[in-house]
Amino acid sequence: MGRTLAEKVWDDHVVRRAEGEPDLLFIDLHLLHEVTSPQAFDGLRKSGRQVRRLDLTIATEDHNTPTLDIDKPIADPVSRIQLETLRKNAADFGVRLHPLGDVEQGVVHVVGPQLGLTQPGMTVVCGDSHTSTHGAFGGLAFGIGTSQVEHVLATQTLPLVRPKTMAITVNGELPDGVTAKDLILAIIARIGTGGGQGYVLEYRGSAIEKLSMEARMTICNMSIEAGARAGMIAPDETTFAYLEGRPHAPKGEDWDAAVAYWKTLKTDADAEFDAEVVIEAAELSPFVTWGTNPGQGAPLSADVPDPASYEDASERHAAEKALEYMGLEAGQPLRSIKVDTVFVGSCTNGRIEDLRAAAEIVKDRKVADGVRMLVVPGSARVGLQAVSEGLDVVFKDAGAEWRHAGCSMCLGMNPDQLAPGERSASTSNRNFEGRQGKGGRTHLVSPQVAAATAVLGHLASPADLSDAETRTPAGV
Ligand SMILES: CC(C)[C@H](C(=O)O)[C@@H](O)C(=O)O
Ligand code: SF4
Repeated sequence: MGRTLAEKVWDDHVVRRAEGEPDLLFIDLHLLHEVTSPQAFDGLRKSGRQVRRLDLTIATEDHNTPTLDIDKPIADPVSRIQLETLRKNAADFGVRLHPLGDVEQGVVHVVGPQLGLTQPGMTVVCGDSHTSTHGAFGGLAFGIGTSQVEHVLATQTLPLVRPKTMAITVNGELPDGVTAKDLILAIIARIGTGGGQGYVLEYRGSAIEKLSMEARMTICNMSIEAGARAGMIAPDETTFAYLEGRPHAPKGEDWDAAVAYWKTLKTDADAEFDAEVVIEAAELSPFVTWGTNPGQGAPLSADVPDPASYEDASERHAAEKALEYMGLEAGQPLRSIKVDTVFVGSCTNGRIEDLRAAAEIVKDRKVADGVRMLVVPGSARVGLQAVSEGLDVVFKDAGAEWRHAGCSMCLGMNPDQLAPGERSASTSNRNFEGRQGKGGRTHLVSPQVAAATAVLGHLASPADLSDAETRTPAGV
């Protein structure tokens, strides 16, 4: 019988297999950041071990980094210690580190792909749940815990239980104005935040094949929000074109050999998945969340749901609690929800294509009175690229704040936070209670919806913006 893409990549990495035990897998790329690595390095120290494969290990700073005044000492003592610890660990063990201020610094899941480190067919791990992002290149990419980080540092291998496979087949073509973010939010609303539990998701079908690498990363990034172990997409010409010429991509004959191997990385026609979900792309529209988990979402054109409409008691209760925390009324149109903050950034939507999409919408327009819009490139390189295209000026002219790269307002581990009761439209991936700051309320949206929301001051899509009312002709 044929094998799925996940099974092929898995089989190619098994170092040891024994009846009744997890498989031991070789790890091709290990990414590190300041939050989940300190105890792992401490463990190495205690057992007198070194990092086994420095050439496959790379660290960056992202969660605790400020996005303003990055040349000044870090004010928050916890953040300062986290960053100093990573710097010391990297120096002591010889790990390549891209610290704050370095041109390759940024959110770990933006940095790996942009350097060409993330490649098809690889096993990629990081002490971070959104490692699933890297599966967009057709590899197996898992978030791991700190004790597993130590194991990989010491051995470059990891014992893992083989996950089940689920196909998410998206037929047709996404309608105009509907993005990868809308698609993944709709998928999570459909299968639920536990729907992917125990599975590797393989996104496939004509709608997926048409997506750019940035869009594929947005989708794989949020696999974890459906509870999945990982998400992946078979590599194709789009993948190869993205990778070619990147600093760590193979060169010359090695490139040709790599592409020949990568072309074998697709699910065989006669392979069987353990489960399959089919989505018709044409039925989708811009999607936003109203609740406090990424599965509590609905089309922007809908109303806030009535908890009483849920048959399942736990879903009903979760919806009641969510509406209370979010300060929303059942039946209220989602478009009527006013925000005070708009955040464009994160490893979900902080890549250049996302910034271009948001800039295109705010260009010659103004951020609504009383709304703060933060635009945070996912990496320093993305920031430089955006500046070279003049996007920073577009954002600043519109009244938005243009910041330095990092996780920023995706989560409250740095100065970019919501105040209690503040409400955001955010291109990030989690809307949990307090995620963006204690008492903060988060609506997950695409960059396009974020930008339109910034202009109108309430949840909105670009289709809601009339040029005559909101756009000032250039130069005026
Ligand atoms: C801090 C880190 C461990 C965490 C994760 O694992 O995802 C963070 O990146 C997040 O997005 O919540
Ligand atoms: S940008 Fe957000 S989701 Fe991504 S790694 Fe940072 S905190 Fe986690």
